[in-house]
Amino acid sequence: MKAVSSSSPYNLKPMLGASQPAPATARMARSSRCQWQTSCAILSSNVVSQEQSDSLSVPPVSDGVDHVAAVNGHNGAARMNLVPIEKSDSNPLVSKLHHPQKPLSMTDLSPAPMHGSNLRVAYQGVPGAYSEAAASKAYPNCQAIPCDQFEVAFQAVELWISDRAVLPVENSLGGSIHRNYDLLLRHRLHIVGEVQLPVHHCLLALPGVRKEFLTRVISHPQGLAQCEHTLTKLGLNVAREAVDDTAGAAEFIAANNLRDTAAIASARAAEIYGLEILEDGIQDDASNVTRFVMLAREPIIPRTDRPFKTSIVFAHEKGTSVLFKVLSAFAFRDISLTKIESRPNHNRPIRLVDDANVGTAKHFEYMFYIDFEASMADARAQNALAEVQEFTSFLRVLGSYPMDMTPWSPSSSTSYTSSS
Ligand SMILES: O=C(O)C(=O)C[C@]1(C(=O)O)C=C[C@@H](O)C=C1
Repeated sequence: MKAVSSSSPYNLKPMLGASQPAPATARMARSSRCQWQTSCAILSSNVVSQEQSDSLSVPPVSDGVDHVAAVNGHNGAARMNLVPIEKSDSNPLVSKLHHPQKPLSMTDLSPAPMHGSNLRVAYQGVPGAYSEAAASKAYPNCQAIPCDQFEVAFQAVELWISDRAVLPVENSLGGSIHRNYDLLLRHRLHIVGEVQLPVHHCLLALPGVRKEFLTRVISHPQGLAQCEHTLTKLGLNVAREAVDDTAGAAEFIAANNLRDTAAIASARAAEIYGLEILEDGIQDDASNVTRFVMLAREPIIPRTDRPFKTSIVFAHEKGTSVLFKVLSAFAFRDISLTKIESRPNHNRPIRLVDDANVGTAKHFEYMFYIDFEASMADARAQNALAEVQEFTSFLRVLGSYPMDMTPWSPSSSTSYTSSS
């Protein structure tokens, strides 16, 4: 059975949708989204620029949220301790959609600030986390909203508490952040951009603490993975413990006055939590980079006048056997893939294949995630996906967005001064 999504903004046959039921919060967010999408369609008809279309999809939210937290684990929107939803009537365009008697005027159509001011951007972690730096890089002068879990950041956008979420998906040394791949599928947000952030780790401890005193190093699992060999080279064969985020590790040491523990975190975290830098640049590779994606309730309109990337996720009832066919749809059109990831298919993790003679084979079932270098406005991408659709039982476009083409500058401890 193919799934249908009426909300696909891309010029594809209607099958490119999500077959999984959306959680209650996502359904709620979608009802407002439908309205918004109608307005975008009226306004755009392919003449709205990238930035306009982006800003049009970002009605500012007017409540004063400092930190978003979940109360009861990560499941179930109903249990999230989120601030009540406010109607976004502060946006004149949304307001007029709610009150159709007021005609739209030219001022309603003028683009909002394009590069982040006034945007609320949810990230996982506490101030000083790399995700906060990524939010500032993506949207300079934004209001970064710390969240205690990745899932909360997704929900903050769905519930209009935040306009965007910025979430890590992969690191050049530590690999994929699997949780966010699973959440991308479970939620209905759209990828609207990417940022690649050089990640420069420091070893932090309370003032006066020396390396010899340490019995433990704590950090986000990615921080520990990215510094694994350097820690050993430094003679730090001490316990390594994972915590929720790098800056949270620094905060924990400071709050509990831990003189036997060091954190792997940014220089900015040292500044914020009053720690000293014992070692600078301890990542195993100098050019350590984490890739983050920006998520919004609405997709942006894909373009062809600058490099774009498109992210998709698909599955097939016969698992990996179709993978070669899917990949060839891109190869034949000269479309480069930049990333391929597989995750368990939580809808159907195991497929049993009986063979009367030899027994039962148990195949693991996967969801495949692919990023490719083409815009959904490019006919090659549309044709490739039309072909992919022939081989897959489920296909969803997660987003088509500008590639991060910022000039390469190796990581340095000074790169984390937040501009927000
Ligand atoms: O803990 C942080 O500071 C984060 O922002 C999270 C995170 C990650 O999840 O990969 C982000 C960038 C670095 O790769 C290390 C950790």
